[in-house]
Amino acid sequence: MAKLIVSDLDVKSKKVLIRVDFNVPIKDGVIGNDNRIVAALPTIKYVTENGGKAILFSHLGRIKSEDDKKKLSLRPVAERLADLLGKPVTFVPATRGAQLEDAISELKDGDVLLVENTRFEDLDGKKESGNDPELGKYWASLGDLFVNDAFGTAHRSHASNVGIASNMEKAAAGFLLEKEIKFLGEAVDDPKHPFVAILGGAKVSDKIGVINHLLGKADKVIVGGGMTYTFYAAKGIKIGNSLVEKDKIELAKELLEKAGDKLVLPIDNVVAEKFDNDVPNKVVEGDIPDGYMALDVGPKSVALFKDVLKDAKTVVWNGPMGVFELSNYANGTLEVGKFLGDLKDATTIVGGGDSTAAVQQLGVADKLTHISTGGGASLEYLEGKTLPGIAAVSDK
Ligand SMILES: Nc1ncnc2c1ncn2[C@@H]1O[C@H](COP(=O)(O)OP(=O)(O)O)[C@@H](O)[C@H]1O
Ligand SMILES: O=C(OP(=O)(O)O)[C@H](O)COP(=O)(O)O
Ligand SMILES: [Mg+2]
Repeated sequence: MAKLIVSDLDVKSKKVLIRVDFNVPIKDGVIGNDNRIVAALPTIKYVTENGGKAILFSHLGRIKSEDDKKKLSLRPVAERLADLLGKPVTFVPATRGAQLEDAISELKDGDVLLVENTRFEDLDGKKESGNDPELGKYWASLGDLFVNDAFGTAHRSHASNVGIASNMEKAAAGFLLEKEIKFLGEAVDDPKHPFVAILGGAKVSDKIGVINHLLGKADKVIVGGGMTYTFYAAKGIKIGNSLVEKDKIELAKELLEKAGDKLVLPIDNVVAEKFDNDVPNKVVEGDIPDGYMALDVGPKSVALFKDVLKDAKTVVWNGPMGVFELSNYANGTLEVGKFLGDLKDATTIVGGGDSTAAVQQLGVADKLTHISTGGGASLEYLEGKTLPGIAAVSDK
């Protein structure tokens, strides 16, 4: 059944709570890529242009200590949003309490307010990411209507998406959520073959399980980026200080056994002694030497990946092939991105906050068929899972 959409709501003079995914790459308070903010603009503008008061919620990064709170405030995002909207955005540096409630009561029709990083609540017993019932109820009490537009977070059951929705009479989807579901559904319900999936990035424990499903659906699964070295460990290849998820080595062994030659791993890597652009690096085949970490896939791996990809008619890609944020380790991601852009008659889909940043930063985004704001979310959607953030939206 079709979902209720924000445009089905009468938002005039209403306090409209909107869950967005503003989990953008950010370093020292500087936003690396604003694609996720841009992608949320249609819903925010719809609400404000129709006389609603937009009250925005998002997480940013993962909050495990007080120190993380200093690095991961949403204030810079509020400033960028104000620039993009061309109007002021009230930023509230709190996730609850009088300061937030007063700021909301002062909003006029058409105003926009951004609440501080919802995961600040995680320091107190994972209240946001554990979907604490009291927190969802409290946030819901701050508004009249709820719109979920956070596709990138749809695979999470948080107080700010599922929690708020379950305390409102109805919850609507925003335009971004609607667009993502439509596109991903059409592209992968019956994908044209050869279908190649590419999985990289750093969220190994979150995403390695998806490979099991992808093996059943794709003709080849290319693994690169930080995902690689847990598989290397499973194969007995030395990994030095490379990223590894020890708890997932057994799973990696099972996947390797099941996959046979369907799973394609890098054969060489760019390694360095530090996670740093200003130290020497070198390309090594096979074992990563002690004291070194692998930060990009090497040229022979790129050639191998291109050979696997050359006839593909559908490609789904999540997770950069290396630490593309540092120029010395961007080549693998750049080469794969360029190659996808030049594929003939192929549907090429890239998903993820960082993967999107990578293809935009490296200038190859325009030649791809679809850029999805969700990494983990698009993978789980493709897996056919019911995403809690989507399930929480009401039917029409
Ligand atoms: N070899 C590697 N070692 C450590 N981190 C890596 C490696 N390769 C890629 N990464 C990191 O993975 C991050 C993105 O991972 P992830 O969040 O899973 O992707 P996405 O946001 O596209 O879904 C990037 O910040 C990138 O630097
Ligand atoms: O950036 C996100 O996912 P992605 O890195 O898979 O694209 C989402 O905002 C979810 O973040 P989370 O993986 O910390 O829950
Ligand atoms: Mg990411």
